[in-house]
Amino acid sequence: MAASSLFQPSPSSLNPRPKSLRTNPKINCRASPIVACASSTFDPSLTDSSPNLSPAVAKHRRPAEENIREEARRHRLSAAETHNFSAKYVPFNAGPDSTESYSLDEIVYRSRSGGLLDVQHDMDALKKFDGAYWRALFDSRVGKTTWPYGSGVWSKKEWVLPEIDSDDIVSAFEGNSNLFWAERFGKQFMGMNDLWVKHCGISHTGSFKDLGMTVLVSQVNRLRKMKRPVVGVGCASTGDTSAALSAYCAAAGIPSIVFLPANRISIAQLVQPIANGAFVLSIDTDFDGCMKLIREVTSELPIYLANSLNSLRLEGQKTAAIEILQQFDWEVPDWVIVPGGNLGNIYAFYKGFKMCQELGLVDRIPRLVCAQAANANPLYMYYKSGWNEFKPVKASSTFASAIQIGDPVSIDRAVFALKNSNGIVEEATEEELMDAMAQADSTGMFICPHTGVALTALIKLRNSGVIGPMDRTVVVSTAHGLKFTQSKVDYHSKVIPDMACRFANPPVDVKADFGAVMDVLKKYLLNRTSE
Ligand SMILES: Cc1ncc(COP(=O)(O)O)c(C=O)c1O
Ligand SMILES: N[C@@H](CCOP(=O)(O)O)C(=O)O
Repeated sequence: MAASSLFQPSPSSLNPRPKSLRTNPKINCRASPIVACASSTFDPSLTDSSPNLSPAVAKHRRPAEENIREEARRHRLSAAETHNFSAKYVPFNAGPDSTESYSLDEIVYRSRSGGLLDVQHDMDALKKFDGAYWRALFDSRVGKTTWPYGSGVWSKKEWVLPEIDSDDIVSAFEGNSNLFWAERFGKQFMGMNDLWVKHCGISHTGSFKDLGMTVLVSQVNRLRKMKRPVVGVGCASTGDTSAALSAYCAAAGIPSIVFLPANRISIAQLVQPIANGAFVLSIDTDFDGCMKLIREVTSELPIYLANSLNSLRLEGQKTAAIEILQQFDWEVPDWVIVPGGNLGNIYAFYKGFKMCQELGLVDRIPRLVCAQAANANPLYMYYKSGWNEFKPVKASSTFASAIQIGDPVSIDRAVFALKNSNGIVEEATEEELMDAMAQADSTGMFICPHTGVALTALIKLRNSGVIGPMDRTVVVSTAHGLKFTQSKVDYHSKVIPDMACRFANPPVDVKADFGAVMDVLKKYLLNRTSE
C-alpha cells in the first residue's frame, strides 16, 4: 500500500457511530457557559474523550472499522467553523499602519519589502476564551490518540493553523516530549535543584524540526489538494530539517528535495532523507551556500520552501514553549536556554510564551538565552556589539554541526525575541561544548553537541551568578544524541586534536582471561571506593 493512502479518507468514515457515544452527557452547558458550551461544540476531545467518561464507555469509543482520521471527520464542527479563528501572513514586526497581509494559502515567504513574514492570529477571536479555558482544553488533549490532538502540536491547533481541515494534517503525533528533571547534573555540576532539560530531540526523526514540519507539510498537503502549483518541497539543511522534511513528505506521498553541504553532516542524519526517499543533493558548499541555492531554486520552480524562513514552521515549533508551561502546570520557569543556528527556534519559543501571556494562561514569560557555538557565532558577536552592527560570519567547522551557520535567515526574529524577553546570548568553544555534553551524559543523559552548547551557556551564567541556584531553568535539547555518536566516540577515544577530553571514559581492552579481567576490575573498584 502506498504510504500516502494511509492518510486518505475511506468510505467507511460515513458509518454512523452508536448514538450513546455521540455526546458526553456529563458536559453541562449551563454549569459553565464558556468552557462547557464551547467545548461541547468545538472540541472533540472534551466531548468524546473527556476524562469524565466512564472506563467502559471510553473503551469502545470508536467502531473497529473506523480509523482515527475518519472518527475526527465525524466531528467536523471544528473550532474554526464555530468560532472563526483565523491566521494570516503579515510582515514581521510591522508597524500598526501596515495593511500588508497574505492568506496562508498563498505561496509567499517574504514581505513586499523583502523582509521576513510572521503568522498573525486573530487574537481578538482567541481572547473570547479566557486563560483557564485554554489551559483546560490543552490539558484535556494530552496523552490521547484522538486525531489530530494526540500530537503535541495539533493539541494546540486553534493557535497553530486554525483553518486547516484535520483531514489534511500530516502528523506523527510529534511533540509531548519529556521534560527531564536533571537532578544529578543540576546538583553535582551546577549546585541547582530545579534544572530541567526539554528533550525535543526524542521525537519521530530525532529533532525539534518535527514540530515545525508537521505544520508545513500539512499546509502543503492542503495546497496540493487545492491544486496549487506545488510539485515538491525543498530545503537546505545541516541534517535535521532534511530528516524531518523527508519523513513527513514520505508519509504524505509528497516529493521532497534536500540540499546538504557535502561532508558536513553526520552519517545518521544523511541516511534519514535517503531512506525516506528524498531527492538528495550533496553540494560542495556550506549550509549558507545551500540556503542561498534553495532560495533561488524555489523562486524559479514549483518547489515549496521548507526552511524556517517560511514562518509556518515556527507555528509548530512554538508549541514546545506552550508544552513546557503545561508540564509545569502553567507555572513559568525563570530561564529557557535554546541553542541557535538559523535562529528560527529562539523566536518560536518567544512566540509560544508570549501567546500564553497575551491569552491569559500565564502572567509573565521566562528570560530567554540563545547559545551559539563560538565557531559560528554571528548572533553572539552582534549581541556583544550592543546590538550595534550585525555581520554574517564564515562559520567554521564545529562538533555542533547542525548550527554551523554564519548568515542566519531569522536574525531579526532572534533579536526581537531576545530584546523582548530580557534575553542573553552566550557562546561555547569546542572544548566547552564537548565537555558539557560528556558531563551531562555521565549523569544519565545522552545529548547532542548542540545541547552541549546550551549547557555551556548555563554553566557560564551560573558561574557568573546571573542564573541563581534556585532559579527554575529549562535547557532545550534540540536533537537526539544518537545522531551524533561519532563525536562522542572521538571524545571518549581522546583523539580530538588540542582537546583534553577531561571527561572521557574510554573502554578498556582486556584479554579473555579470568585473571586479567579480575585485575582490571579490582583496580576499577579500588578507584571507585577511594572517590
Ligand atoms: C540540533 C539543532 N539544534 C539547534 C538548531 C538551531 O535552531 P535554529 O536554526 O532554529 O536556530 C538546529 C538547526 O539549526 C539543529 O538542527
Ligand atoms: N539545523 C538546521 C538548519 C536549517 O534550519 P531551518 O530551521 O531554517 O530549517 C537543519 O537541520 O537543517
